[in-house]
Amino acid sequence: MNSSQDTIYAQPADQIADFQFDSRVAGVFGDMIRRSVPGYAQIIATIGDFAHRSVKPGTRVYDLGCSLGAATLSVRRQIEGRDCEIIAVDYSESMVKRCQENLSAYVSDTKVDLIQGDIRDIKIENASMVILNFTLQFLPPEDRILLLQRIFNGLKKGGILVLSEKLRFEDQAIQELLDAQHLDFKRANGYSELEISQKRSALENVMKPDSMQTHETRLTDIGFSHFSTWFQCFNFASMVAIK
Ligand SMILES: Nc1ncnc2c1ncn2[C@@H]1O[C@H](C[S@+](CC[C@H]([NH3+])C(=O)[O-])CC(=O)[O-])[C@@H](O)[C@H]1O
Ligand SMILES: O=C(O)C(=O)Cc1ccccc1
Repeated sequence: MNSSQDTIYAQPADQIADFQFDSRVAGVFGDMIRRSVPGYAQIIATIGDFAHRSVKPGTRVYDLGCSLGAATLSVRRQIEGRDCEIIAVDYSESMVKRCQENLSAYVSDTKVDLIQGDIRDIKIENASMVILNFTLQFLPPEDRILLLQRIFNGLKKGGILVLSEKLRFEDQAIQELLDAQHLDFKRANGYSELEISQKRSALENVMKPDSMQTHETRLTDIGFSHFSTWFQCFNFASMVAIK
């Protein structure tokens, strides 16, 4: 997936507007997420591997908050010939447009239903896999449990949820240490102090990470009895839950 270099926060701005998945972000998103999220490429590849193992013939896969379609493409490559359907959803018009172009660049016998809409309005049924790859953190915190409950209800027995998120830590010393490591990762990927601090302000009101304790309690409360973190680097983690 080609993508221009992210320079969105490179120039000083008088006022930093709340972060939005608009056309500017969509145009550089591949570069932005690779340079901002440690382990992103491995997580995308492993989502494909999970799909290969867990997606059953004749079922559906949901990619909720699909952005440019990276997870959908990774899954689609791994489930050819299974008569499955992938439902990929994003509410950003610009993301969906670019996602459609990315999906059309490869041939596949697996149908992808790409929907521009709110993931809170999507009916989930006959699912053997649901992917929330860094999307739940953008929902208002009070809406998260309801979405997860609807995902649980729509999953077939043995179906899996892959939930990747930035984490918040209840322990202040750990929060500061892992946050500092993440900032070093961004610096090493070429982001300036200005870019880092302006993006941080833009995200403040928009992205509210939960702690691992909150994730675990919520998954248990909605009925998942099998789940684990399968990946973590600093303050970014990916969990897998099995119904
Ligand atoms: N309520 C909502 N309804 C629909 N879409 C939404 C909603 N809230 C946010 N989004 C969409 O969720 C995506 C989150 S990015 C996911 C990366 C992708 N999963 C990836 O594997 O590359 C994560 C990040 O930027 O850190 C954006 O495209 C939003 O438009
Ligand atoms: O950039 C950050 O600091 C993040 O937390 C990750 C991120 C990546 C892409 C869009 C929004 C947030």
